[in-house]
Amino acid sequence: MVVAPLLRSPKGMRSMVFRLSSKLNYYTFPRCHLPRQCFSTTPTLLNDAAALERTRNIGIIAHIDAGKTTTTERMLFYSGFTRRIGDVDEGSTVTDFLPAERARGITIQSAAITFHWPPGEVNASSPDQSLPRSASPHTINLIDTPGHADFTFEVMRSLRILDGAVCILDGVAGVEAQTEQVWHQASTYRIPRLIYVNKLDRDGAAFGRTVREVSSRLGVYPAVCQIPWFDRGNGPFVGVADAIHLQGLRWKEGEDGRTVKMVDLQQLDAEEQLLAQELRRARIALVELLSEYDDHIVEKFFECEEDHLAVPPSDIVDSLRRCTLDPTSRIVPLFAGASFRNMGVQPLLDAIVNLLPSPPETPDPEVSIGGAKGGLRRLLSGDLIVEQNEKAASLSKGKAKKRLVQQTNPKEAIGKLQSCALAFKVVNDAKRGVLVYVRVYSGSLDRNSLLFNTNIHVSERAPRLLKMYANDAVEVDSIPAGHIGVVVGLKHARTGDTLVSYAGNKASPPEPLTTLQLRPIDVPPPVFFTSVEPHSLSEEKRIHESLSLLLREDPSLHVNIDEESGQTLLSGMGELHLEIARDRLINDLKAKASTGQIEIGYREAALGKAGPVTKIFDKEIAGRRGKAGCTATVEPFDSKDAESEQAVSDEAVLHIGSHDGNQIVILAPGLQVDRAPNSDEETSPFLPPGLDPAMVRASLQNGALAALARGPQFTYPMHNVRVTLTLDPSAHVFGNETTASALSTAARQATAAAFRDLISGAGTAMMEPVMNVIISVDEASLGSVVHDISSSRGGHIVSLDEEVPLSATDASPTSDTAVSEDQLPAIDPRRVYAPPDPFESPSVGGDIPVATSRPRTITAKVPLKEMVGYLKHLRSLTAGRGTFVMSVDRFENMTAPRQKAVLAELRGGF
Ligand SMILES: Nc1nc2c(ncn2[C@@H]2O[C@H](COP(=O)(O)OP(=O)(O)OP(=O)(O)O)[C@@H](O)[C@H]2O)c(=O)[nH]1
Repeated sequence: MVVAPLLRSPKGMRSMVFRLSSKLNYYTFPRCHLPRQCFSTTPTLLNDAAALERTRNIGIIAHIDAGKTTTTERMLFYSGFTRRIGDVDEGSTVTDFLPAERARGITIQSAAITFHWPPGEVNASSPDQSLPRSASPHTINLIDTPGHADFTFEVMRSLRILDGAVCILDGVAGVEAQTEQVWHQASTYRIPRLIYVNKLDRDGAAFGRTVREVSSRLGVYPAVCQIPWFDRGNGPFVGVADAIHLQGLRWKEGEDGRTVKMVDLQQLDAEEQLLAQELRRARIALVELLSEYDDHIVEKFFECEEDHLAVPPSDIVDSLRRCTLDPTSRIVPLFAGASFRNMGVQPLLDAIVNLLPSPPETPDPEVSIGGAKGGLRRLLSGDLIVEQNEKAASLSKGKAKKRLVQQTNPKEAIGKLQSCALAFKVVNDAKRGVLVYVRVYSGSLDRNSLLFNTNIHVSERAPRLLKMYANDAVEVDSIPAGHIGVVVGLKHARTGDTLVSYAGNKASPPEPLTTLQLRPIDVPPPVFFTSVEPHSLSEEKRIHESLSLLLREDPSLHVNIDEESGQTLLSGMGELHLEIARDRLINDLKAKASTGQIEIGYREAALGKAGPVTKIFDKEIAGRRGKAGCTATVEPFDSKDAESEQAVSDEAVLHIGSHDGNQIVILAPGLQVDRAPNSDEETSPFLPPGLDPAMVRASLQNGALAALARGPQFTYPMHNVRVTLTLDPSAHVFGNETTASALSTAARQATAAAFRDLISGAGTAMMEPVMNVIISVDEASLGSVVHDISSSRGGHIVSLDEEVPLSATDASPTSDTAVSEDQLPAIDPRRVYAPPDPFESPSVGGDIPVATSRPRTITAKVPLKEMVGYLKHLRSLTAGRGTFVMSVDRFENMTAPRQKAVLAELRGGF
């Protein structure tokens, strides 16, 4: 760890490590600024297992403003990647490269950057076991995740491709609500983490208090590897004392941080006696903590005659690594620094290399395929598909699965898989066009290979591959498993799509590969919307192109065109989310359009059943006669209610699908769908040439979706509704006149008519988004905040100081294998080692006093409308200290008086 800067330096320097005992040493971190090309990776090199072992795919997670960007900029500087340190406040950082980000000083978009630590060429030779990992260059792929609550989905999207993460805490604010939320999301994906307590140079920084908060609020044991060094006990922050190597690291104020003064324990005894004493306590606590989980360190401890200080640093590093990688250990290594002052970043980089896992050391990535779920490695080894066969054969229901077993040999198909990658980010780059960031999970994604997108069932070639260095790039021939890279030239791939390449030259891979999906995540429903008006009719096309690009980049945005008003509506997850999208559209993509006010996206619910209503559409469209019919029934539907889910009989079902909380069921009795052997093609003797069952399915579904977008009474989209469409070939199909668009229009008209029938029948109600809100406050403000939520905002307090529930986006397939944190016993912060903060009395282990102003967590359900502008109010109730995060819990029917009040307010303007 901290010793590593010396160990990885030229041989002559190496011996210095062992001569540190008696005098001061200065060490200058590598100055070399390698030309970009030297990072260029060749496929042969990266395919090597040793080179993969020297790769870290990591992310930085934290609360907004904790210092992610500042820390990243220092990492890039010390690794030789940049020549000067970027400054968030000046808007000159490398990672925040969207104009909107630079202007706001916040990170909106995850940018993936590759650099090497320590600097130098990564080679594939076997590692020297006697040296720490940080002695040789490693490839670090760093994903910068956004910190704002509006970007939770973006955080989730980034998290699922990480092998490890650094959680940055603000040493003044401690553990904040957003940190808790992201922390628990990272636990869902079982991501090993390090904690870095930043901003220790600021007035009011409280390292000890933050360490205790880590245990009480994040539910883990902090392994304190460094303690802050305040000059003469309570002077300015000047460096850190390293409990692993028993030495002090001191940085000089005002320098760029490359030169570090290393002070051994004896010297510290002479110069900073209190710090030296505390460092000994920290070392004892560290060895004790590791001993509780790791037998190897217990053995070493006995070998060292039970002297905590005599245990060799390399054994401590190995033990920390084992504990960090073992999700059951609950131990998280913790480091200290002040990135802005250029203090603490290089040891953190060493820790990333030494303690976080390489791609092969991570848990098996979750996949779903043909109705089965499990690990990708298990799938490739044949285990998973065997299970699927047995499961599918025993199922009496589910036509797709039956077909799969009858017509394909899954094992043979899996053998044809050449590579499998997840498109985790789509970015429109002004110079290079649309860049699709991918994480490759198996095989090797090669240039020019045909990629099948299993989400949208489209094949595209990958003409160019890149390794990205923020907004700089190097061309490569392939991206091997475990690596992150960019595919340029894809026209359809969206963020979150799974891409597979396969042997053979067919347009699509053999089944069930067409259904293989990596770590799918649920997109939460949008709760705010705004209208987008083109400045002129001629602009309309370009604006829709720009909008579809925005949607490829960010699938948590939605675009709807209101059929009746012709208005384009853009919806998203939060006010800031939409503001940024608006900025992107108008300022970055130069769309000539204006946007309306940002409004809450209410929904409309059916209070009973309506229909069946049959509509026959018969009209000339674009010079061609179109005639088709369809029958629609609408009724309430609850996706969370299993009974409601299963109420559809299997007979004559052509399609069942869920769409934003609604269900569309398509019945086609008597259509007689035939499927050719070894082919996906379906036919029916009752359909005219040019129309097949797949087109019927898509047209009817599109018609229903268009009708669902506008409720009959309040014009908001319908929610929690089941639309059942019935196509009777003898009554609704009229030979060649029945086209796809005629079917779609018939379906839309029949569904909309059934909705209108609701008004005179069972009725409809407005629904509003209710948020799951987690508020962090101190003890003194608890009462007033709780009172405000429950009496003034119509909220419902769910709990105080409970584990933070996971957000809606966490309903990913990994959750069944995730570490269940709720079931783990709470950690008593008094049993956790934390050094005293300046002006606090010295303390260790059991003597640590609990912080006087205990942080409290309020969990509540509150209508979104009452949360608009809440931050300002919370700040005034809590003397500026309160923070909160929220995610959509559900849409709820409004009571008649509330509906009346909201409508009156809407008419008067929002
Ligand atoms: N005093 C002090 N200020 C710091 C330190 N690190 C970051 N800051 C300041 O804190 C503010 C936020 O830093 P950023 O690096 O933008 O934080 P971030 O976590 O990337 O924020 P988002 O991108 O908005 O999520 C900036 O004004 C930084 O200059 C530090 O170590 N000490």
